[in-house]
Amino acid sequence: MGRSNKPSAIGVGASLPQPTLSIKDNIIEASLPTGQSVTVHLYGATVTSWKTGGQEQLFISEKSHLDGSKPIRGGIPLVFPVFGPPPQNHVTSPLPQHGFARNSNWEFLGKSSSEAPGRDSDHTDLTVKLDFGLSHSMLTDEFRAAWPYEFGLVYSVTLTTDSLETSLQVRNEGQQNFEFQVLMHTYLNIADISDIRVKGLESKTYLDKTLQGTSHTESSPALAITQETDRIYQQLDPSVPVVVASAKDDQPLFSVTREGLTDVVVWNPWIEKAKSMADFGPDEAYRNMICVEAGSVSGWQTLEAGEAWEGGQSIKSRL
Ligand SMILES: O=P(O)(O)OC[C@H]1O[C@@H](O)[C@H](O)[C@@H](O)[C@@H]1O
Repeated sequence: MGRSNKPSAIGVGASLPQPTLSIKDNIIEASLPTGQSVTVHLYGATVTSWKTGGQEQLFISEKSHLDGSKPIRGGIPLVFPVFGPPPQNHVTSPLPQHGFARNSNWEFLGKSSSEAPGRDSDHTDLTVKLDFGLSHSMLTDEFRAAWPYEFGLVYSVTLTTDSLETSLQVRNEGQQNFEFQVLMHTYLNIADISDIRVKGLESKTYLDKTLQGTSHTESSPALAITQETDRIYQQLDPSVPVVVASAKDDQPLFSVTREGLTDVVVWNPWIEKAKSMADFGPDEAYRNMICVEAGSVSGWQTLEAGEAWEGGQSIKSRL
């Protein structure tokens, strides 16, 4: 991934303009002096916008609820502690699909900025990190009863000149072990679904949720999305990027690397499912999105009392 052609670096020695932060109506927005910005709703700690090169990189449905009445349809909803419909006879069974993190009110813990080496030795790039927290005591009564564990989550959203990074720390603050799944449900904004290919999945095993969860091996080095697609790719090397590339010139549009997250879900609802989702719109917007979702969802992470786990993703965009 190349860095932005825009003036994305700041000369060393000059007094550095600082990132800006605005907090209004439970929405946090941070911008870098070089123009990149990120917006996070405290509801779900959902990233709802990531702009670079003046362009929106994330898809958000026009019909998405933004009033806290339903999980946000687009951006990066955070899935925790269960992915999909909870299994039967499991401790997560009373929870809703994808758990409670995306439909809970998080707190903003603060912003920190740092300087990272720029693209050459004369330059320094600024980054800004926003931290969000959720703990057992902050959940609704209903969620607290449904998942009775003492936990602490810290979700960090880091904006750099050429990437957006999201990472989650999960702490077990109680006396009992607990199990969880986690997924960063990223909706990437694309011009048209027919113009992209998903790369980095060849020879990997996946469960196809559109075919009763059966197991298959990916044969394509560059997957075209031509129908409803809902696949859990498993046992990926997190350091090898999953790339959304242009079908026309093979140039990467997005590149997603992970840490501690070995599964990647590729999802596009296609025509009928898009129409059936009340909060998805316009109907044909399925053409303008591809979800590449970094997670740990095939099995369960077990966290012993007093222990912590961390995982995350870094998304680079062509711009
Ligand atoms: O409608 P929801 O709950 O946001 O889920 C959207 C999709 O999320 C994906 O991660 C799942 O693999 C799909 O099966 C699901 O349909």
